[in-house]
Formats: sequence, structure tokens, C-alpha cells
Amino acid sequence: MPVNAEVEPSDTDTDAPVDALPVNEVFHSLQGEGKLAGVPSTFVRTSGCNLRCWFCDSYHTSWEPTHGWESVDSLVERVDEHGGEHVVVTGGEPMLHDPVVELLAALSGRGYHTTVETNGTIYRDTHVDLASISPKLASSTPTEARPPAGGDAAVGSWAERHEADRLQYDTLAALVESYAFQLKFVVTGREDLAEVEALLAELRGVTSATIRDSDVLLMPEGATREALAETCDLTAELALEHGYRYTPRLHVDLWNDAPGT
Ligand SMILES: C[S@@+](CC[C@H](N)C(=O)[O-])C[C@H]1O[C@@H](n2cnc3c(N)ncnc32)[C@H](O)[C@@H]1O
Ligand SMILES: Nc1nc2[nH]cc(C(=O)O)c2c(=O)[nH]1
Ligand code: SF4
Ligand SMILES: [Mg+2]
Repeated sequence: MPVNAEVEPSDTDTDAPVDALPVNEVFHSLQGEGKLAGVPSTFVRTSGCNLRCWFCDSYHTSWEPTHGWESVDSLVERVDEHGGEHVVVTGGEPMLHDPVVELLAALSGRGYHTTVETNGTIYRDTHVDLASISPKLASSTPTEARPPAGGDAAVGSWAERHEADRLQYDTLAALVESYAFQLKFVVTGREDLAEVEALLAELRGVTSATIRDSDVLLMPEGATREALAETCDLTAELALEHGYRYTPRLHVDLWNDAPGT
């Protein structure tokens, strides 16, 4: 059961087929972010999210979700066709969907290393080799003055909903206690670091897991090379100042976040 079981699979069809996931894309690329940056990986991108970051680089899984329904068996077959050792399950928010549990168990059973990219608001008891947790800071909250960057969807009630739901310490604690993890924060400005520090102090206070500074990654905000160029120098400076790790966004550097990368 998810820790916060009241989360609804918002923005996904209500007539979801059993054992199927709403899938936006499956592709093979280099892991662009985090401790495994540079590792060839097959990505399964589910659609639908319980949050709405203004900067979301996957607009068609959050603000205007699109997907086809695909069974776990069919997804495993498609992953097998790409080959390799590493699979990244991402979204949208992949932990929203019940069949993600079976998908991760099946991938693990076939010997894949699994990374789950998650916003850290929903816990699932399943097989995860690396929980790549990206808790959302106040600077991610959409407002009328800061609407979604990837399209013209209306902010509407999402300002309040995102703000209310973005941090769930019981869920973050369950994730870091259950799985090998990284905590990956999107940095938009210097002011974000006070919130990172406060969040880590709170989380370290409520969990028995050890959170090393080297498990904390600062990632510059930017869905394009131009946007990244504005934030990467400051993010590197902040990583050095605070003793945290810097993570690049290799897929943006290499391919400008083109579809399928
Ligand atoms: C699209 S999200 C999907 C997984 C999950 N919903 C989450 O937010 O962690 C994948 C990763 O991209 C990051 N991300 C999204 N938009 C970004 C942007 N404009 N700049 C930098 N990172 C971004 C998220 O923080 C997360 O680490
Ligand atoms: N190459 C590449 N690496 C990634 N790492 C995390 C991604 C994501 O969207 O979750 C991502 C992505 O979209 N592409
Ligand atoms: S939580 Fe992830 S998928 Fe959802 S809006 Fe934010 S970045 Fe996009
Ligand atoms: Mg991405």
C-alpha cells in the first residue's frame, strides 16, 4: 500500500485495464542524471502525476498527460528488445500506479538493475535498486506568475494542491529506509539551499536511515541547453559550498532533451 493511500491516480483514465500502466514512451539512452549518469539505460515513462512543477520537462505526463495502456508483460518484452542491464522507471509519477509494483518485480526477476525516478510522495513495497528521489522545493510550485514552462495549461487549483502535497516526510523516510537512494534537488536559485538544509534536518530527525551528504545531489534547473547555462554555474558553486554532489543533465548537454533521449 502507498503510505499516503489517499493519492488518486489523477489524470489517468478511470477505466484503467488491470495490470496495465499508462505509458508515454519507452526509449534507450544514457542515464543523464544522478549517481548513474552515463550508464546506458532503457527508460519506461509512465503518464500522470500528483504534482505540477512549473518547470516540468515532461509536460505530456503531468500538465497534459498522454499515454497508451500497456501490460506489464508487454513492457518487459519491449525492455528486453532494447537489451542492456539498467532500466529507469520514470514519469510523470511512476509510483502512482499499482502495477508498477509488478513491473519492478518482473524486471528485477529478469536481472535488470532498476532505478525509479520519483517525487517522493508515494511509497510502494517492491523491488528497487536505486530510489532516485527528487523532493519538490517551494520554488517548483506553479503560480499565475510562474505558469507551466512546457505549454499553456491553466495553473488553476494546482498552486494550492502542489504546495499541500509536495513534501511527505513519512513517505520520504519509508523510501530511504527501504532502498538504496539518492536525493536529487532541482536548483533554480541560491535561496533554494535554505530549504534543502531544513528539509534534510527534518528528514534526518525522523528516519533511522543514514543520509550522507554524498547522497544529496544538486541538479541545475533547465530543460534546454540555454536554460541550463543559466543555472549550472550557481548550482556547482552551491554544491561546493555545502559539500553536496553536483549532477549534470547529460541528455540536455548532449541532445538538448530531444524526444527519445
Ligand atoms: C520528469 S521527473 C519524473 C519523476 C518524478 N515525477 C520526479 O519529479 O522525480 C524526472 C526528473 O526530472 C527532474 N526535472 C523535471 N523538470 C526539470 C527541469 N526543468 N530541470 C531540471 N530537472 C527537472 C525532476 O526533478 C526529476 O528528478
Ligand atoms: N537521458 C535521460 N536521463 C534521465 N534521467 C532521468 C530522466 C527522467 O526524465 O526521469 C531522464 C531522461 O528523460 N533522459
Ligand atoms: S513531480 Fe516530476 S513529473 Fe510531476 S510535475 Fe514535477 S517534475 Fe513533472
Ligand atoms: Mg527527463
